[in-house]
Amino acid sequence: MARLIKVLKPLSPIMVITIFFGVIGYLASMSIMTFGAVAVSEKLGIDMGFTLSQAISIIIACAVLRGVLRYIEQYSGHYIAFRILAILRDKVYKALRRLAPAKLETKEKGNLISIITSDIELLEVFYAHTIAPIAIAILTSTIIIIVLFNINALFGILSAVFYILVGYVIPVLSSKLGNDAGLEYRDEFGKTNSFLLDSLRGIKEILFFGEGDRRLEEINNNSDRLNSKSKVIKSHEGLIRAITDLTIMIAILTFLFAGIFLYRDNDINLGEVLVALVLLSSSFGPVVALSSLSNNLIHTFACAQRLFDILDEVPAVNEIEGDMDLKSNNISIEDMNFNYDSRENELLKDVNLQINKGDKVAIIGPSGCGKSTLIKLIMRFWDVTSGSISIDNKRIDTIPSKILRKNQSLVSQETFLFNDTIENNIKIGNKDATHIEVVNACKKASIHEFIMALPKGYDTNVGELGGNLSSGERQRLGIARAFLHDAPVIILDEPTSNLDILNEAEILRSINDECKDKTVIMVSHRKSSVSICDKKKEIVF
Ligand SMILES: Nc1ncnc2c1ncn2[C@@H]1O[C@H](COP(=O)(O)OP(=O)(O)OP(=O)(O)O)[C@@H](O)[C@H]1O
Repeated sequence: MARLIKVLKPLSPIMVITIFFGVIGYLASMSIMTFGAVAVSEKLGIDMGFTLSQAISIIIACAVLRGVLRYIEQYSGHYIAFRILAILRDKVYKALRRLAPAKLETKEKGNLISIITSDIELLEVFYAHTIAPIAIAILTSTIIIIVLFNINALFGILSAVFYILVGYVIPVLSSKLGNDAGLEYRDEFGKTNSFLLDSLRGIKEILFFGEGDRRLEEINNNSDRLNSKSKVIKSHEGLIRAITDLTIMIAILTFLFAGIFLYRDNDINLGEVLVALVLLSSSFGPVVALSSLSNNLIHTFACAQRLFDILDEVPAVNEIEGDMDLKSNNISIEDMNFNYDSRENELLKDVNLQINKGDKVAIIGPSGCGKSTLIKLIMRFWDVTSGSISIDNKRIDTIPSKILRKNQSLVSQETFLFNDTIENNIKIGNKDATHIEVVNACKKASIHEFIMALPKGYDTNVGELGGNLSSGERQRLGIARAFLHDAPVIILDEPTSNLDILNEAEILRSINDECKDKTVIMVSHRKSSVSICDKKKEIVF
């Protein structure tokens, strides 16, 4: 909670406005009922210090004011809430950028999506419906306690006890009892999202291997689990609401009996009993807002916890800012060792490799020996455990990240295409490229003719093609992207493994023709692919 409040600091002046208008709004609302009691007492001939018409005028003024004040309170409260959601979203996206790519590789994407969308959205409850209501409840209740104390000390003390019960004891107990259920619900929600996303991605495999029924059953099981968690939360909410209402009823009855005793002993007059009773009954609004708030808070804190987990996660590598001039692109790997935290045995041991400008190096070895890992280390997705990787005699963990990315192009096993035009997808390699440069890159990657045969050419949206691009076409678009990036080092991670011999030959020819003076590092199982390389590095266990 303290951490959530910290985010609020820049907007605290607006929060003061919300609280101020909230307090006088509630006081106006209570005054309507209380001056009603004053008017009735006047009518009964009890002198309450106001004439009947004065009391009625105050009631009308308070009724109008109540609307205006409530509007200002809600407007400013929600302004704060949505500004803060924007700030938090910005923080999460920055955290994701910091964590990418290494730490995001292993995260469930569905879970990430539910944190970015629904979890953050739920924090609105905290900023618009928690902080201000707590302050408003404390201030309003204190004012009412003082007013009641002035009528009679017993009324003041009794009201303080009941406000604390309804506004503090019940919400705190409620949130203690229901905390786990909220967290479990959010976790289950994230898992269900991930499972659905997984099923959609693997729909072909599911159909092909007749997995549909099992998947459906699992989705139903997930929904049942989600429903049962939700049931626990809802019945908890119901119970808390019932306990709150019961406590208010007991408070009113206690006041009634206290009023009767005080009246009998001639300590106060009937009008004062009536006013105190009406004032108390109409004053629980702000504290009740706190008790119902605790139910939502269970969800809210669970969401905040998941959000802070992402913000606090330490990236695998630290981003390096600044500029640097790399004169040569010679890559030296010296006595390098590396392992992932989750693995026991060292993955890459004593690796030594010198790659000079213009070299074409094939990295080969059995599956799982760490070939892709080695190129991820060269791109500094991870930092080495010991030893070093240097470019131009500078350790890569000292080279600014922007310069390193500029220096290297990657073509992976499967090119990811965004739901955008073909031109924009290729321009990811260089967003400032002209159309002519895009066309030239596509010509070099032997994909220009294919694009021109599409009805909208380079303006065709990849989404419009559905899944109609073949693996070879996708890979060639990926290679065009890499050519446009025009980095001196091209890294290819099994670029042809999904392709037939003709497509493979086409792509190898493009790489061979266009990368004459570039450094090429290629991971491949295929002898035909690595044949374009003049140097081989075999990785063994
Ligand atoms: N992020 C990660 N965290 C933990 N272990 C990982 C991670 N990425 C890969 N591994 C493990 O490291 C080992 C090497 O993986 P890598 O992808 O580098 O192998 P590879 O030689 O490229 O394999 P292949 O030829 O099958 O693509 C594997 O056992 C893999 O499961």
